Amino acid sequence: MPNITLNNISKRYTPDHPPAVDQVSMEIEDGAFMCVLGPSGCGKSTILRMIAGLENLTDGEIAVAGKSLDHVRKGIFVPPEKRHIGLVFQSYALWPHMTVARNIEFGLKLQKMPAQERKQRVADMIAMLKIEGLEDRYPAQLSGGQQQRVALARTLAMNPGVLLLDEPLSNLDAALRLSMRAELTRLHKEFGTTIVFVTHDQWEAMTLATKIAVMNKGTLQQIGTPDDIYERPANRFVAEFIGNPPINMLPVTSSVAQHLINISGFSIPSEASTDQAMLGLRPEGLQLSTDASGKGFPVVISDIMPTGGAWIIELQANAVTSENESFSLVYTTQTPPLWRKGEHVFLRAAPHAMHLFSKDGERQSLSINSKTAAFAEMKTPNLCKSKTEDIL
Ligand SMILES: Nc1ncnc2c1ncn2[C@@H]1O[C@H](COP(=O)(O)OP(=O)(O)OP(=O)(O)O)[C@@H](O)[C@H]1O
Repeated sequence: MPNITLNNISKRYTPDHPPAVDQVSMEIEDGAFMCVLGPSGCGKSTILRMIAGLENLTDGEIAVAGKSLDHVRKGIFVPPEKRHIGLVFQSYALWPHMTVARNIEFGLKLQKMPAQERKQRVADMIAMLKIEGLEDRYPAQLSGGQQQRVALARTLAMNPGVLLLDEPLSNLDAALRLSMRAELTRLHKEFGTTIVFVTHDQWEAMTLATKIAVMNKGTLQQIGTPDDIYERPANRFVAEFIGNPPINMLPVTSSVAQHLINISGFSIPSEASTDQAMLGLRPEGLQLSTDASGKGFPVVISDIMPTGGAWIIELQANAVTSENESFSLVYTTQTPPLWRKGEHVFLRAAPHAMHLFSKDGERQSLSINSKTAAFAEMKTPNLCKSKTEDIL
């Protein structure tokens, strides 16, 4: 299946409301596992429905291999049944009066596939999705996870070149979600199907996707690999939406931010305005030490929260700064902490964990400060050193 191109697509449901999708462009490459990620109401499902042909575009074009399926200005619209695209919704929409086997077979019958071939295809799907023994049950006699598998089997039986999944795991418990995630990855690898997956769950997106498209209020914020999105967020929204616990944000003019930038070998570029600029610090990229000679910023441990194999540690900067500043930061570690609540420690940040954002939320580069860079090189672990360039 060739690439799918979204060319400036927009959708406005009602004239007196802002568009649900506003001039979104992206290229979904053949064999990609694309996750469309964003908060509730940002336009994710609308994008999926437009690709499937279930929703008309207000403007723009959707093309496959350069051939328009939808082109508002040229008046082109290919109906859903002619797009060869499989769609699985959050609600599985199985036919309640048909058994599992009949549900899977239904679309093949419509395609007029010969009976023998149909039987074989149904058996293959049942084996692949591990639902053997359930063939003669009705949907009401299945668990949520089993219904989910049947819905996937029914869609995959049609051998779609593109599979659109709208929060298909949202009704499953944690264990089932995990096994379905593994199954989706396996299906993607085995079939090479192009998958477009809508979710508001960042962890799901980070673990499944080859590419993530982050949306907010109908607009595309960033598109890239999970690493791109996490390590080089294009703007403040993306930086704050991705990451758990969320990234710390400090005014760049605060003494903590200034100190961390400086000792990490960076400086604010001379052309950048510091007015309302913010420094983002990933919690897992902070470093704590009791060694005052390490030139870290003094903070107090205000809370330690174990989360099973990892610890969330809250740090308070105000107790130790003479200025009238009050900042709390979150630090995470997978090593059992050596400190106690109330203890004074020194804070540093790995260069790759620092992200600068302008007043309007756009990513900005930090400059390397030649005077302090040597110090940072010396003190920064190898992992961080290799990332130093990424921040620029
Ligand atoms: N049929 C409709 N008529 C009018 N407005 C709609 C319609 N469908 C969706 N919307 C609005 O369009 C916006 C985007 O909706 P959409 O369902 O695409 O968001 P979403 O990101 O998938 O949300 P969620 O994660 O909650 O499912 C929302 O503000 C929603 O209220």
